[in-house]
Formats: sequence, structure tokens, C-alpha cells
Amino acid sequence: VKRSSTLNNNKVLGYPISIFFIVVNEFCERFSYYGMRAVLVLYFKYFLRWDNDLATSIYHTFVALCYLTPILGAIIADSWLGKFKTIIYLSIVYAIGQVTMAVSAIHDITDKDRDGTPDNMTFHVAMSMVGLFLIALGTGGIKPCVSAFGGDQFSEHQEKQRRTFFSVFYLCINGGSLLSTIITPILRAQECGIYTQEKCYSLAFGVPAALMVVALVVFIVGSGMYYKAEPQGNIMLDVCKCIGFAISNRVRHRGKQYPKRKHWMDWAEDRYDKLLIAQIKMVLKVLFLYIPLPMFWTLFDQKGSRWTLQATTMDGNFGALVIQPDQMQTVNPILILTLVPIMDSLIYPLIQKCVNFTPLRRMTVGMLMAAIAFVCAGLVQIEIDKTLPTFPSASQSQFVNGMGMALNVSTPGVYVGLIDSSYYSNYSLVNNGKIIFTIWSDTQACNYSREFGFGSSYTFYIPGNLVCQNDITATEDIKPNTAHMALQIPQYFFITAGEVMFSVTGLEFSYSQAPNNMKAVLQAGWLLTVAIGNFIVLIVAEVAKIPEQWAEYILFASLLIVVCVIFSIMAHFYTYINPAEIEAQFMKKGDDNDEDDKKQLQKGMEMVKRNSTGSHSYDGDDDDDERKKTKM
Ligand SMILES: CC(C)C[C@H](N)C(=O)N1CCC[C@H]1C(=O)O
Repeated sequence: VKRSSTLNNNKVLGYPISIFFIVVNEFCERFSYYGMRAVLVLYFKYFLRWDNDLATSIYHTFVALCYLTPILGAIIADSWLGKFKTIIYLSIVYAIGQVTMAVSAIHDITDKDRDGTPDNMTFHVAMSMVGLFLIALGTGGIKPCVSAFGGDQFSEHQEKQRRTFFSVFYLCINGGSLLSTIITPILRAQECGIYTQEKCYSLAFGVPAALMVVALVVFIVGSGMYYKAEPQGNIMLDVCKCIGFAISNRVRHRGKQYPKRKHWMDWAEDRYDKLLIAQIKMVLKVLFLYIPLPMFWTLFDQKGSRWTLQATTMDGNFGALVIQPDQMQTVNPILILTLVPIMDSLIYPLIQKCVNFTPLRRMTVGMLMAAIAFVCAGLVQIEIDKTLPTFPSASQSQFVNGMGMALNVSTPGVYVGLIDSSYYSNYSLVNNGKIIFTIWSDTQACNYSREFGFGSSYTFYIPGNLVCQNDITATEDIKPNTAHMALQIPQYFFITAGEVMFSVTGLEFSYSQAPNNMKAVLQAGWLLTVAIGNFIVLIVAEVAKIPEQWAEYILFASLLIVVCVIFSIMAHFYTYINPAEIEAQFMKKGDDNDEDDKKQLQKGMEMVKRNSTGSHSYDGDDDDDERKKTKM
């Protein structure tokens, strides 16, 4: 039983007011994180002048680090500072990191010769690496704490409200990320500078930095309203020692003369209190269940890579709207914003009328949905392959100069180059839509315009007697993409519906099944599945050499289905628990036990008492009581 009585007075519609500050904080933080991430690769490539490979590797390493550091944040929170202080301190580190990034992107700082390019690249690289490290520490460190801290604001009997909170929390993640991925690229495209005007990366990083400061301020403003659980001493050290002792004790008592114990962790009973052992068992059970989960994220993360590449071979013309391949990714947060409320208010209650749609069942269906998404991606790929020639590469054009003199050809943003007489240019990449080329020689200049479809490729022949527009002959080397990007919508729909069922549920499940003193640790365990999924994508990208892309999609779908079957079997044997109830039972048992046991349990009881800060209000729906001990 937790939460102070003062909290119960600060409610709106049965929800603690404190969660308002937490969800606003999450919105601003995710704006900051995803906004910075949206322009990061371009910053590496165009500002730091790294090649594609280095830019991609550092980008993925950074993303993976952001999902590894939650372990650190969780340990600090659960063992030392508590969630509130950890969030405050690591948010400061995070904001400093964002500001460092913004400063590292000011080209004028080292542009001594005022030519628009930084003269001391080492300075900018060093600053941005320090900035990224601090950001990874901050964003990852606070992530498990913020979600667990939000969950802490509800009493044990407000499970329904707590579930809604996790849905709103997820909406805020995606609202923030959607807005920032639209806004920061626009900011980046602006020009700024003191001596010369260059692409404004400092603004694109500066606005996320400002949002992180806002996130911190909002969180501090709510300070008086939070329930703040005290950390339980160095719990992670106790956990490790207890597990270590259980293993060594088990090994020391191998013979038949030693009676078996129900669980291998019970071998720690000789030295550690039963409550701690029970809590470790709860955590291990959930962590064991997580083993197959990274596979979901492996598929999910390919939205940003494989699916975006797929979109480059498609037609993004939606009439009034022309969608670029990488912009298709925003379909995910847009769909999250629509699907979460629909699922919560309509789909789940409807399904619940027919079957007991438990969290683990939802997660299983979520994984199946992701597999279906990849089958859709495979089918779309087959459709694309029917229309796709192989040479030359997409969206390019070349010019053949038939004139007796050298010619220059350019279009805004692209300089095709100087073409010698009776010679040809290289293929140049241009945008889709109407493009106007300027062709000029020493004696004449003219404009030539042409409509380019997505993925098309042309050779233009400039005759000897050039007058312009009508004289140039165009040969279509590759037809424009005919498979429309709208074909990707079903795969985005299924992966996002899967995400809602899998990720939102998983977040809440991780909270509800964790003992009070290890809530943040289990949230971090959940986030670790995202990190491992990211790593698998990196490995797969290097190792998988499947020549047909559609076959790779189907392979991934099949792998996820296999993993899904394994998960559903594991989930079948999982018994839902109410950690607070189990912890309370140890208090009760203590009264009935013999003296020795009583002494052992004393410590555990103290722990539970420390968790129980004040009275508890039974005001929420307790519709989950019958599920407390249900199977999958
Ligand atoms: C990739 C989207 C912008 C965000 C995504 N839908 C999402 O909410 N998440 C992906 C990893 C976990 C979660 C997050 O916390 O960002």
C-alpha cells in the first residue's frame, strides 16, 4: 500500500493532477529527442563532412546507447537517488548535452577565414560527441524513471486509470516526436550565421535544447504534487549478491542427501530474507519472458531503413501533397495518435466481451500484426519488382553535348557540370517535379524545363544547333516509379496497430508486475529489448545477403511468427501477480512463523513498511481483481 494521503485530494476525474506534469514533461522530452535525431545524420554528413558509412554507424550507435543507458538510470533511481531526483539530475545532463550540440553546430565559432566552412573540425566533432554522450546518458537515464514515476502516482486499486495513463503517456511520446520531426528539418533548412549564411543546424538543435529545458521546468513545477517513493538502499547490489549466493549455495549442495528446493532462488534462503527472494523471483520471471521480445523491435526499426529505401522506388505524388520517402515514417506517430484512443475505447472493450484479452495476449497479437506488416511489405516489394528496371540508379539524368563547344548545365541546387564538346556528363540526381535546367556556353544561354517522375532516369541530347527547349531530345532510360507510396499504408497500419498492442501494453505490464523497489529496473529491462532489437537490425544489415528484398521481408515475418509462438507458450505458463499483495503477505506470514523465520522476515517487513507511505484510497475501479492470478 503506497502513496500519501495528501495526494488523494489532488485529483481530477479520478486521476492525480501530478500526472499532468509527467505527461507534459514526456511530450517535451520526446520532442527534444526525436527532433535532434531527425537532423543528426544530415549534420554528420553535411556539417562534419563524414561519409555515409561513418554517419550511419555513429547514428545507430548513438540510438542503441540511448536504449542501453536506461539500466544505469534505473539503478541510480531504485538504489540511490530515487526516481524524482534522478529525473531532475539527468534532465540537467540531458539539457547540457542538447545545448552542447547546438553550440557545436555554430560554424562561425571556428570559421576564421569566413568562407562558411568551419576551420577547426576537431573542435566541432569533439563538441558534438560530448553532446551526444550527455544526451544518451540523459534521455536513456530518465526514460525508465519517468514512466515508472508516472505509474507510482496511482494507488494499487487504480489499475484502470494507470492503464489509461500509460496510453496517454504513449500518445505524448508520439505527439512530441511527430511535431519535432516535422519542425526540426524545416529549421535546419533555414540559413543563419554571423559572417556567412549557412544551413541552420544550430537552430535545429537549439529548439530541442529549449524544449528539454521546458521539460525540466514543467517537471519541477509539479514537485509538490508527486508521490515520491524512497529508494530502498543499494537494492541492485543486494539483488546481485543474493543471486550469486543462491547459485553458489546450489552448487555446494549437489548431492542426493540434500533435499530439493522448489526454485533455484530458494537456495538463497539460508542467508537472505524471503521478501527479497520473492521480489527477485518476480523480476526474473518477467525478464525471462522478455527474451523473445527484441525480435519485435528488429522488425519495427526497419521502418527507418528498409521501408524507407522501399519508398524511394515508389511514387510519392499524392496530388496536392508530394511525400518524400523518409517522410513516410511520420505515418507511424500519426497512426499512433489515432489508434491508441480507438483501441482503448472501442477495440479492447469489444474483444474483452468475447475473450479475456490479457496483456500477454495483446502483446502476442501485437507481434502477429508486425509479422503481417512484413508480409504486406513483401507483397508491395513484389509489386515494385515487376515495374523496376535495374540500370541506371533511380532519379537521375545525364546530358550528351552534341555542340561544337563546351557547355555548362545546372539547375538550382545541382550543378551538372561542364560538358566538353561531343562528350557526355555523369548522371546527376534531381528532385521529382518540374525542373528547369540552365544551359550556357561562352556565347549563349537558355533554359530547358522538364517534368521528372519519382525514380525516373533520362539522357538528354543537346544538338549542334541549340536554340533550346524544343531542340533537346530526351530519352527515357528508366520509367518513373509506378508503384504508389500509398501501397505502404497497410504495412504501416499493421506495424503501428502491432506497436500499440505490444509496446503500450508492455510498458504497463512491466510496471504492474514489478516489485515496488524495482519498478524502474523492470522499465529499463523493457527498454533493453528495444536496444537489442536495434543491434539485431545492425547485424542483419551486415550479415543478411538475401538477393530478393521481398524474400527478406517474408523471412523476417516468419522469424517473428516463430518467436511469437515461443512467446505465447512462455506466456501461457506465466501467472499474473500483484506484487504489492505478495509483499504484504510476507508481512502477514511473519506473524505466524517461528522465531527464526520471523527474524528473517523482519527485514522484509521493514522494506514493505518503508514502501507504505500513509493511507490508501480505494477510489478507482478494481476490475482486475479476478485477473490477479490468471494465466496468459
Ligand atoms: C518511432 C516513433 C517516432 C516513435 C515510436 N512510435 C515510439 O513511440 N517508440 C519507439 C521506441 C519506443 C517508443 C518510444 O518510447 O519512443
